[in-house]
Amino acid sequence: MIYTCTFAPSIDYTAYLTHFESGALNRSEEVYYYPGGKGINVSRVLSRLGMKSRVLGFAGGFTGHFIEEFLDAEGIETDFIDTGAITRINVKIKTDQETELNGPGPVLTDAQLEQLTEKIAVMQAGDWFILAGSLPPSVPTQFFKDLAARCQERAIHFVLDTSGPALEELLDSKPFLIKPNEHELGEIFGVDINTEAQAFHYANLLVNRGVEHVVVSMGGAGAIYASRGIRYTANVPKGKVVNTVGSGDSLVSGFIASYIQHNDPLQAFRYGVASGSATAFRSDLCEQPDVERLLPEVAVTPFEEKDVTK
Ligand SMILES: Nc1ncnc2c1ncn2[C@@H]1O[C@H](COP(=O)(O)OP(=O)(O)OP(=O)(O)O)[C@@H](O)[C@H]1O
Ligand SMILES: O=P(O)(O)OC[C@@]1(O)O[C@H](CO)[C@@H](O)[C@@H]1O
Repeated sequence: MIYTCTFAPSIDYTAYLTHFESGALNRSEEVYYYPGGKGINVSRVLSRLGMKSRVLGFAGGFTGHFIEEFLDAEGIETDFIDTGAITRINVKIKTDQETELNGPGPVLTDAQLEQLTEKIAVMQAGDWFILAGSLPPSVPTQFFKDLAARCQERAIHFVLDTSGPALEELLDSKPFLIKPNEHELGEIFGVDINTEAQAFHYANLLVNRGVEHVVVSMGGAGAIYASRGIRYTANVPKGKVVNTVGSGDSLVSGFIASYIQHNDPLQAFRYGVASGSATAFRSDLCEQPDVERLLPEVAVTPFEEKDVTK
């Protein structure tokens, strides 16, 4: 079974307008309400790619109900822990630029955290646990380390797509896959990453530390894949970018869906990139036919040492 876990879900209130002026009254032309939060996006895309998953996490209030009902209508199983508080609404403003205002995640009690631990206790060897999105600062890092350690002990594939201090601390739990963008990768090491060569350098440090598969997404500039002794780059397809929210999550879903079917990390990398772009080119998350259509445009190429000046 695939479990995604979102500590801080959201409703993504996505507003399209031609021009946005800070400090003025703006009127949007089109608005959408999507359930959001990275793990939830991963589950929604997995479902569109024909893979069943169960959504774990913390939600509450009328916004929590909206998220649960939306996912239910899409046939996605949810098992949220009730926070008793209104789940955040994240505002995404789309003009020729993308501006985001994300709310704070929930404040969780020890009893609520314990409920999550119990859900993880029933997972089996070979299951997938995808921890994605921001992790509330009020939750001690040791809690996440314990979750990761349980996955490691029980041969559960642990996929990590988060940022901030917890990401750095969880790397030693030898995740199966991590997918930072170049800024998140740079944050781990306190550096700026601007080139593929730099991205490979730091991705390799993570591989040497025990991460099995590292994918670094670099938006429209492509993506890189590193594993033990293996370094590949991928281009991204060309197209009109409509909404990149969830494109990184779609990459994760595409990778996992393909990996489960073919057990081939390079094929999974390519499918993941096509999935990310298929989401970037539409308002909501990608559908499988979009991914299949873009797939021939994605080429994965070995990265050669001579390319270090790239
Ligand atoms: N301009 C673009 N053109 C084509 N594909 C894109 C573009 N921007 C993003 N993508 C696709 O989405 C993937 C993930 O993008 P990005 O590096 O922005 O991830 P991210 O920062 O984790 O995204 P998010 O947090 O918004 O989900 C890219 O690897 C690519 O496949
Ligand atoms: O505040 P976080 O947890 O870092 O990110 C949350 C979020 O921006 O990420 C998703 C896109 O990846 C959105 O659905 C959601 O609003």
